[in-house]
Amino acid sequence: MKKDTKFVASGRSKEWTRGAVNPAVVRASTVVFDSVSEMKKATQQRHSKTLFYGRRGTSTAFAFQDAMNELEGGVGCALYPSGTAAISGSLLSFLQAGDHLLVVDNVYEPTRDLCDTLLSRYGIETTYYDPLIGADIEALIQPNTKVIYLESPGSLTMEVQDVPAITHVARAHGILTMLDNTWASPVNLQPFELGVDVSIQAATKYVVGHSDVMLGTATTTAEHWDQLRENSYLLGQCTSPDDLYLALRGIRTLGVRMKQHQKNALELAYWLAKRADVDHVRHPALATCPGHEHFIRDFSGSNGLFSFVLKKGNQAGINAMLDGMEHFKIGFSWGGFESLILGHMPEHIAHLRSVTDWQQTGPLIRVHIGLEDTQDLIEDLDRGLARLA
Ligand SMILES: Cc1ncc(COP(=O)(O)O)c(CNNC(=O)CNC(=O)c2ccccc2[N+](=O)[O-])c1O
Repeated sequence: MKKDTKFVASGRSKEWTRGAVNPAVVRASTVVFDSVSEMKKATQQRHSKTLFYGRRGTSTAFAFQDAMNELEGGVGCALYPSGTAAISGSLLSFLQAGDHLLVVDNVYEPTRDLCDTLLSRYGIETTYYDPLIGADIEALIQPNTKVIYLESPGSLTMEVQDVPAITHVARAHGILTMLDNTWASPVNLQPFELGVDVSIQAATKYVVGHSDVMLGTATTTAEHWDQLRENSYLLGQCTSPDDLYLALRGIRTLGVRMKQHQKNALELAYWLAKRADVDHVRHPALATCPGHEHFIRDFSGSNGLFSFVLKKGNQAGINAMLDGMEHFKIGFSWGGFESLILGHMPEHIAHLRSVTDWQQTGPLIRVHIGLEDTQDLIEDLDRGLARLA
């Protein structure tokens, strides 16, 4: 089945839809049984898409899990109330006190905070590595290294990692790899084909696609599914069937939305690349983005999120630029239908890294290009950049 057909067909087993096109929204805490033997049977089968108790999920969850497995090529998909919960739940499922964790240095800030506080408090040591380290990561491996964590591209500075080079080294050392695959979404990169063991999605972004649900997923292979599922279950985090229904609805248009985000973003990226006030554009599809060669090799497309670095500017200029935007809204997160913008001075970016220097001197602007008309967006950004100057 081709990718675009999967967006339409995945997760629609009649077992979940009962003949409708979409699955039922089944809300439950208690599930009642007609007999002790029926309860025992459900208890024995509680790990595999059986109605047992709210915390294990209902058929709405089973439909969404099927869809994510089909789209990412996984065997099992654990669900969490946010992308950050998917990250913490995945790491906590495979790490214990005394273990060592390797994390990419351009990682999403709350992930860094998780490693430096909660995981550290539980006796898990984190070493950060250069996003472009590739196979040289082998030099950082310790006898107690258990997990290598990747995020590619980094969601702020956009470096694209050499994922297969790292997973090859990890596998040779019996180390598990986890990839935050939110930027590619299930559309533009197949994590397990690159040797990844656990693929994490902040479904909050493109999967849901409408900025109205917080949701995370971690998809994995047969080898690791029992451990991920049962350890995540122990954390007791649940996802609402209503949110999962909206996420399934998001999947139906994920392919067409991503094509439009890609088209719009590339138009803006090329327009910015020609401007005299822009030092360079960090869009993975442009040669000016670090790791561009890995994007060309491993990804089948791009999305609406990229950054660009200005030649000069100060915080007051950034504030003036952002405060006056008409279509680009100031906001955390990304992946919805709307355009967003964030601005960071170089010292803030440098503060977010610990083993690689951020050598840019101008501000970094991160944009999420939505589904608006690109002429409106260009005119908006043009006026904004004039305010910053
Ligand atoms: C790659 C990646 N992976 C996971 C998550 C977290 O998903 P969640 O928002 O569903 O928890 C995200 C969320 N992204 N959010 C943003 O990019 C905007 N927010 C921030 O950058 C940010 C920065 C510092 C501190 C806090 C935040 N924040 O999102 O709250 C992500 O980009």
